[in-house]
Amino acid sequence: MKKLNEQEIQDRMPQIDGSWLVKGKFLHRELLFKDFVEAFSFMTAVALVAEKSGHHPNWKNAYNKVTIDLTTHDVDGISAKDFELAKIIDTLI
Ligand SMILES: C[C@H](O)[C@H](O)[C@H]1CNC2=NC(N)=NC(=O)C2=N1
Repeated sequence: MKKLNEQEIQDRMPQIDGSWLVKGKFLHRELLFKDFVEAFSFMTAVALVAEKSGHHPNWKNAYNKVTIDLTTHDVDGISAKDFELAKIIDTLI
């Protein structure tokens, strides 16, 4: 898996929801749900996809808020795998 450079990252940003931001080596998004059950149901759906694909999010949850940071440890930066996971996450909200 190749680490994407700035240009390659910017070229791919239109493929994912506008609320994703590039924050250093992370694709970052903050989500608000109705309550904890909605937030955790979303996280469960993402977890199953992540485990299947072998690519996992860094994230935290506080009640109805989920903060996600996608990065590829193997390349210490953003790769195509992070965009793939971001696209799937966009479909699970
Ligand atoms: C062996 C296994 O496939 C790797 O350690 C995977 C697991 N999940 C991973 N998740 C993320 N986000 N980045 C990785 O580099 C990564 N590597």
